[in-house]
Amino acid sequence: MARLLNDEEITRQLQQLPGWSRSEDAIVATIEAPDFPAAIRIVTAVADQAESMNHHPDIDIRWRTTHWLLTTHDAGGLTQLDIELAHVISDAARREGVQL
Ligand SMILES: C[C@H](O)[C@H](O)[C@H]1CNC2=NC(N)=NC(=O)C2=N1
Repeated sequence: MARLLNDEEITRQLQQLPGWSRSEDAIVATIEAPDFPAAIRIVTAVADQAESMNHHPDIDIRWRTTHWLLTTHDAGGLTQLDIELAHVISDAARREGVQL
């Protein structure tokens, strides 16, 4: 199982993740896509990579706005998998022209 990150590691790595912030034992971001199909393309792109990673985001989809929450449920907090998945999500958004 992935080990929990400490506060310093989380803070340092969030500096490379614009648009992401810490929320207790998770990191969160909101993505405003140009339209609903673009929002779903982002979700779909992430879904494929999350499945490959076997690490999955919590997603709230509301029209073109998606809210993302990442935490490692098995570990009870933040691990490097969450940081890696955040980069995957940010990259998928960027491919749709959305800069977090
Ligand atoms: C059995 C399966 O490997 C586990 O439940 C995986 C699936 N995806 C997961 N996703 C996330 N975010 N946290 C987990 O602990 C987790 N565990």
